Amino acid sequence: MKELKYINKYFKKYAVQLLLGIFITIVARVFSLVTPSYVKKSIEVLERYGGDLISKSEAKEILLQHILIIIGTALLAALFTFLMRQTIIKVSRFIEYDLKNEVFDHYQLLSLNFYKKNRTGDLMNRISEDVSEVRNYAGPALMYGINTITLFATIVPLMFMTAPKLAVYTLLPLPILSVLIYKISKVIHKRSTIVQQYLSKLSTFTQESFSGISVIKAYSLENKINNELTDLAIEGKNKSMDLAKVNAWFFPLMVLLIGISTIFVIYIGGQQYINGEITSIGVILEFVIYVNMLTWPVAVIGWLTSIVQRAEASQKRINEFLSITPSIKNDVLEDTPLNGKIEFRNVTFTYEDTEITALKNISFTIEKGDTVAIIGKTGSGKSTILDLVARLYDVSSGEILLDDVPIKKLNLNSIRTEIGAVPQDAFLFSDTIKSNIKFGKENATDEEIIAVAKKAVVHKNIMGFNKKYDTILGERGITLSGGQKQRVSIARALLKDPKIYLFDDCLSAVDTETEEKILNNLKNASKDKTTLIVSHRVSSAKNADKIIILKEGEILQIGTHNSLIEIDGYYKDLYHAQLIDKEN
Ligand SMILES: Nc1ncnc2c1ncn2[C@@H]1O[C@H](COP(=O)(O)OP(=O)(O)OP(=O)(O)O)[C@@H](O)[C@H]1O
Repeated sequence: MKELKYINKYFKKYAVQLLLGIFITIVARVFSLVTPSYVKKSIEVLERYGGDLISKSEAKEILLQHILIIIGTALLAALFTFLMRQTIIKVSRFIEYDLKNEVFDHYQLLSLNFYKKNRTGDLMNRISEDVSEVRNYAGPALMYGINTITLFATIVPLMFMTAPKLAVYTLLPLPILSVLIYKISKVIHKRSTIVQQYLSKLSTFTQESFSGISVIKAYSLENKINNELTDLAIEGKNKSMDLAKVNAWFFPLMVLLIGISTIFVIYIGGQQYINGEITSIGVILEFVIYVNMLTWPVAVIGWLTSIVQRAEASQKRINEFLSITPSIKNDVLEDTPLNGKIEFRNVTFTYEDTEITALKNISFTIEKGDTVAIIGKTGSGKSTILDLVARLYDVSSGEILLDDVPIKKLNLNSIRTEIGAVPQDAFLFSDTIKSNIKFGKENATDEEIIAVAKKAVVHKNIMGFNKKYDTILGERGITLSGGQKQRVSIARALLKDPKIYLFDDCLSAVDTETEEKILNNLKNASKDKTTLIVSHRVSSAKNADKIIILKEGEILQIGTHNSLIEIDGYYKDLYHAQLIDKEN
């Protein structure tokens, strides 16, 4: 229970509703206790009638009264049971909601390194499976727990007061039932976890097959994929059968134990009646009802134990995750507006997971409003520079300054709001084109959206779709071409109108003519903005104020287009190679 202490803060938050729920639970159980005693009383009425102690009409009248009381209290018990669920289960849903939000907020804070180290499936599980296991503890376990305690606290003394010896015999099989249910619950849980794992394997496999359907078809892999899926499904089916087998034991076992207890009551109670130890047959009936009322709560004890154990394990995983501190911390609370000057001082950066040193002792300065192109072979560290400017990672050594202030002394939010980044793999959400562009500025007008789409030379494409800017993208909608995606992503950054633009090879999928148009538009849009353009093409770099050539994480050359084409080296070779390509 050590780990579950974490959610006590939520219990405190919803203390009023919880206390009300507990009170209602007790009331509901007290009402349900009326039935057995009135059943006993009804039998006693019949006994008295049989013994000529009361008349037929009197017996009928009292019987009717008893029946009405039983019906009335049963209805009240039902109403309060309904209210009990309405309060306690509702609270558990609120706690689930709060905990999910807390976990999700924490996800948002964590840096990219965290996402590299953890698999998406695990991240999803923590926020869905683990949180719902904890909810089972905060809701059903709590509710049935209180229910069981209340029932025991009231029924057991009543039984001992009415017939102590019979009470002992009636209660005897119940602990056995509880232990058995506990053991079965554990096996059920173990097997259902395995079934869950197979189900998630199966859904990951099918999802990948759907996503990669074009590759599957192009390489005629349908049969292979079908066979793999069949194997997985057969394995999953076998595990499900294992689960079904133990599940099948649950209810028969309960029925068996209720039966045994009932037989005990009738046999022992009957003997006691014959010996005159109990005065009425009604007591036997009363006890049979008690047995039925106690069986489920007793079974629940075993079940509750396993719920609490599972919740504890889940909360442990959640706590471990919540205790991870974001490696990129925002230590500055006040806003720190930016102008756009960027300086790298002897920056070295090594990726934690791969231990690849992507940048080695790099220094350069970009004045506010300048455009700098970064060119180099793949893997030379170009994107890493952009990621460091946006402080997606912290440098391993050296320093980055924005407006002459060390990046760590600036408000992280201010940095990110002043940066318009267009990543290499433009990511668009399954939403309308308009919403995707609006990410850059939530309150943008349609005119503003159209203006930036025009600048990104994608307006005409969008107008070609049936629903124009309201066209849905992604799985539910149309798939944009690589170049269209890049341009929508550029429009999104332009709409943000930031101080610094980071364009990561974002024109690679457009033809050179469109590239030229976009570059011209960008030149106007980013006149007083600091712009970093990562590219493999000289055409994207030639107009920059400065060109940085990277090789294996080091600066190989730095200069303007005109100066660099004069010097033998990477840039001049690239320029000539691309010139020949163009002429051809
Ligand atoms: N997120 C990451 N985790 C670990 N290693 C990485 C990561 N991103 C890049 N690297 C490694 O760091 C090096 C530099 O990568 P980077 O993406 O900066 O190169 P690049 O010049 O932008 O390449 P490209 O032109 O192919 O985009 C590469 O060796 C790459 O494998």
